[in-house]
Amino acid sequence: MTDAPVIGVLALQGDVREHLIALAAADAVARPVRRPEELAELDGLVLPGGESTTISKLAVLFGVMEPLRARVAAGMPVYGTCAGMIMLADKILDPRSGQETIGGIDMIVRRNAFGRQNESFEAAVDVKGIEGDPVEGVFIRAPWVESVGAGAEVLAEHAGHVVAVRQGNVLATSFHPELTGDHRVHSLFVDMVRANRTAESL
Ligand SMILES: NC(=O)CC[C@H](N)C(=O)O
Repeated sequence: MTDAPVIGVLALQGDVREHLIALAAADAVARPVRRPEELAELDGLVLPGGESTTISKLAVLFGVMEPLRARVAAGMPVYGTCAGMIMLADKILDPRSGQETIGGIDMIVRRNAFGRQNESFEAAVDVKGIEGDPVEGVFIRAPWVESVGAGAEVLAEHAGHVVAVRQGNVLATSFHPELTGDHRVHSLFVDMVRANRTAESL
């Protein structure tokens, strides 16, 4: 497809490859990015799961933290899974020392809220905007959203906790759709990117 949107996956640490595959399956041109100048060419960006403290430190080290904040503030669509969700929270309840976020969603997240690695689990999650069967949510040392501000829309909950949120062009899930082979959440994001590109060209 010639008009496919170009979507980067921040490739500092985490499950970059799985997102590249899921985005390609959702008809985007997907590429790993880690340098500030690479951000300029993107229609959208995914922040993978991994370790948010490591991603935060590497983003500062690679000089992309400020450029990322600027692009998100300027309206570039971004989707974060798990550690990526933490990176998109305006506030972390329990940050490690020196841990920073890009921000973009008026919410407070709690890291590792669903437990440790060996307490990882899968659960069916109903996500607003996704038709058909519930999404298979893979939760790995997942955060939950402790509270959301007025501007943020809750898209899904699990066990009484918010696990998917959207605010404008910023989307975040506690779980990992990139690990399931079900590309509907990535398709939802690609649609957000397409809509934003159309709006910008008007
Ligand atoms: N699977 C994940 O992305 C885990 C997130 C991790 N607990 C963090 O704080 O970044």
